[in-house]
Amino acid sequence: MTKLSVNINKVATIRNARGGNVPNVCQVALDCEKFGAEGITVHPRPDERHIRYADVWDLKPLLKTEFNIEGYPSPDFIKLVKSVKPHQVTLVPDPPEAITSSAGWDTITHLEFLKEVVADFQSVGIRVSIFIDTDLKNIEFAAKTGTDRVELYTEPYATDYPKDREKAIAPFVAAAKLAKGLGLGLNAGHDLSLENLAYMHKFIPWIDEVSIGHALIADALYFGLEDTIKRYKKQLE
Ligand SMILES: CC(=O)[C@@H](O)[C@H](O)COP(=O)(O)O
Ligand SMILES: NCC(=O)COP(=O)(O)O
Repeated sequence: MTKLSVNINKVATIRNARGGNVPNVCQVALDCEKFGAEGITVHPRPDERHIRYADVWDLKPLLKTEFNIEGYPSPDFIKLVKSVKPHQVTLVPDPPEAITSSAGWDTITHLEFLKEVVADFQSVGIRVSIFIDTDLKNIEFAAKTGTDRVELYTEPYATDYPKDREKAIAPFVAAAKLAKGLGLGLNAGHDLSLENLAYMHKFIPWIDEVSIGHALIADALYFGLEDTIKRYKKQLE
């Protein structure tokens, strides 16, 4: 079964536009869970332009499903995550000024660093996932870090899907098979949507978890949050 983790960054973006507490990020997270989400994902960035470190603290005692925190493992991020102790941390190689995540790790160059960080989080019982693209060597080296899972960076799939979906999915199936063969759990995310999610799930049904934010929150403007979450879950049946 593939779990749906809703990324609520964009909810915080709307809230921050006015400086108050509308919409209430914690309430939205709880409603996502009530409507069927099996996890909540946040990506606190160094400039706190959407999710703030304080939100992460506020969310932790409230959530009943799986909490996934994504980010670059800077000293501040590591301290936050190790104190909050979510179920999962997803390591993303974004520089501080990144507008959004746009690449997976070069696990060959950063092998020693990743090994240390992975072990550090695991030592306090936090499952680790490494954000990665479909390069097979990078996946082999991800396994050498000791990580529990990898998260496939799905933006290239989403971009190519409307042009040629068979071609778009092929490198992801190869990467997913390799990850499985190496004993790694598998997550996927970035630009997944109602348009492209079912097709990915059909070819890679062993994905453990998808994290979806941008398209899902945009869809909620039209369908409402409850109906939208149900529609996404239907794609994963
Ligand atoms: C790692 C990843 O793919 C997500 O964190 C995504 O980048 C969302 O982050 P933003 O909401 O800041 O674009
Ligand atoms: N890990 C990917 C994620 O959390 C959400 O990405 P997106 O759906 O906002 O592109």
